[in-house]
Amino acid sequence: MTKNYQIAVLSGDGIGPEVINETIKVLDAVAQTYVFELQYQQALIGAIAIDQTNEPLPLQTIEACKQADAVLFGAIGDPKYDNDPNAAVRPEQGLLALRKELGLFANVRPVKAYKKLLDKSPLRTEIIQHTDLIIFRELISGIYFGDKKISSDGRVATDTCTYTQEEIENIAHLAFQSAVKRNNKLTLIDKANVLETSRLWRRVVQSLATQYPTVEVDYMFVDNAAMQLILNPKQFDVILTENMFGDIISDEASVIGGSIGLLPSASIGDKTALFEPIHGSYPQAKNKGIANPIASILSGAMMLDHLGEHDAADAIRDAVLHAINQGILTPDLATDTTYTTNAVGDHIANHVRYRTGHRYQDNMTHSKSTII
Ligand SMILES: NC(=O)C1=CN([C@@H]2O[C@H](COP(=O)(O)OP(=O)(O)OC[C@H]3O[C@@H](n4cnc5c(N)ncnc54)[C@H](O)[C@@H]3O)[C@@H](O)[C@H]2O)C=CC1
Ligand SMILES: CC(C)CC(=O)C(=O)O
Ligand SMILES: [Mg+2]
Repeated sequence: MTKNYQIAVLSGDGIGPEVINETIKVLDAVAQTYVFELQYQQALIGAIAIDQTNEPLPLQTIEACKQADAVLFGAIGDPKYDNDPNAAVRPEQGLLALRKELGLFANVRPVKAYKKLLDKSPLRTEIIQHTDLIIFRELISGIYFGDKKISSDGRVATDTCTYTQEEIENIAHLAFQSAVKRNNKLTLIDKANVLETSRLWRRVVQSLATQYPTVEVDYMFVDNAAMQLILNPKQFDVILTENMFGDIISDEASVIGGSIGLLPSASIGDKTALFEPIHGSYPQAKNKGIANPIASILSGAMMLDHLGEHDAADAIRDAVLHAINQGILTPDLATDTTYTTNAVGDHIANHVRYRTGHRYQDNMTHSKSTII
């Protein structure tokens, strides 16, 4: 019997719908080729959800996610909220609440330098080439989720950072397991010289390390790590860190690959998982056809891995590599000719079909693709 997966699709705001369209195009191509079915249920989140329902995360969206085998997420955020610090309801609240509601405690962000794109990074080739690291970012605790306060006169604001031993253990185990499968090296990034929460992270990680004797563990303060990441990224294999540090250093790490538009992620919980590019809604690019869809498409590949469709996931990664090697790239990475979001998605979907000889007619010339 053909396997059938239910996917909740939360396209969100800005470039979210555009990159998700390309991802679905590519997922449909691999599903056809590797003979499984994907059924999508669209649901609202973010600014568009506020516009339509007054809530950034409607109940129906939570239900759709809970009933699905996996969640595909685009991006949320809109300048009308970014530029209004007094807005009581914000699109980002929808994403944070969804992560919490689904218990997505670990956000996994792989970072690599593609050979063909080495000259797209402002960092020197000899620094970045062969970089291949993975960031495990805690996703449902820390300062993003702690108590927030503003004094009645509006002059004093407080955000609280709290971590429990259990929260740290949950993600640390995943990071250690990943290190064992990779190169047995794990770096905990924290600010243990200042923060009590960071000292708890160190104690917990030191204690868990005895269960993973092959893994070499080192500890780095986040300010130094921010520098080391671009001075010598090859020293890292698995990075484990808390929520806000992980958010910041992963955007920084995207500079190694040449564009944040390349970096996918998986947000893992005990019951479900959500797959999203690490970038935001890039509102300046909305509907211009310039957003790079690869981060979202590679998030789709991570979703297929999660569903056990490893060959299909590999086929997507192969096709992405082909697009990169052929220079079928959006303006953030293109050299001479730039391609639209849609054209990059077409190329990747067509390559999947071409590789398996499945009803592919276009012989990879992209004559029908829009070139901008
Ligand atoms: N997971 C999410 O949905 C996230 C949402 N946001 C929200 O997104 C909105 C914009 O935030 P920003 O700080 O500007 O971050 P952003 O990630 O949306 O954009 C920052 C810069 O990254 C580049 N970029 C991002 N995505 C790209 C893509 N697919 N292709 C090519 N270049 C790309 C662009 O140069 C852009 O100016 C805000 O409302 C913010 O709250 C920000 C980060 C994550
Ligand atoms: C927009 C925030 C809720 C989060 C963020 O920047 C991220 O998860 O990368
Ligand atoms: Mg971020």
